[in-house]
Amino acid sequence: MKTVKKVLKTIILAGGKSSRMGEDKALILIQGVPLLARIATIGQQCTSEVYIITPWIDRYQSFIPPECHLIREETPGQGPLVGFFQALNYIKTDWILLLACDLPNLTKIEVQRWLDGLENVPEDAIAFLPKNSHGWEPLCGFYRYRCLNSLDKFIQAGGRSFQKWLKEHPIEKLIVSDPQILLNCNTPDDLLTINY
Ligand SMILES: Nc1nc2c(ncn2[C@@H]2O[C@H](COP(=O)(O)OP(=O)(O)OP(=O)(O)O)[C@@H](O)[C@H]2O)c(=O)[nH]1
Ligand SMILES: [Mg+2]
Repeated sequence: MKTVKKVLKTIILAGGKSSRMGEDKALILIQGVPLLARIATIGQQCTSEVYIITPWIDRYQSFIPPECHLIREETPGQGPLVGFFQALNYIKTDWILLLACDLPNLTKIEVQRWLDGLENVPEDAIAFLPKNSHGWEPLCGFYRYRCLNSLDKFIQAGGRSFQKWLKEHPIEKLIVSDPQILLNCNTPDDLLTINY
């Protein structure tokens, strides 16, 4: 695990509109801790550095763990794929752990378990992601840095869908111990179902 951690950095996406929740999801308190701070701490525990991409640096910098980097999004509101691409331009490491900020059930123990599988991902796979009945779970898993070129071309051609971009590439399936780990809290009702 230690070897993998050195070649792995985290990108957290925190530039969504939270329109279904009706309030900024990054600020929702889980056991007294803002959700974004919780995810950033997991990133710090499991990887060597954490980068948060958002248009709202002033809103978040007082509570995120020190040493986390905040990247100001150049063209806000273009969606998660563009946010990921912009953040990827700031870091260069073999693997990137990409996380949404709305994953209240994610734990350090689970991510550390995933790291053990990272070393066995086939060379041709550009990502190591969980899968559900609708397709890949793109915002809670690992990407190889070399996906940058293909992502650049896809976005330049007007692409904005993670699912469509991922369909163009071999992806390795990541097995999650419990599907509830990946719960996205998108709505107030989702918040009632979380594990705390
Ligand atoms: N940096 C960045 N992050 C984004 C952007 N759009 C969505 N995200 C993040 O991507 C993750 C998943 O977002 P969603 O839950 O699908 O959408 P959302 O915009 O946050 O919420 P809704 O308005 O309810 O769809 C969250 O962590 C969002 O903060 C974007 O344009 N830029
Ligand atoms: Mg979501």
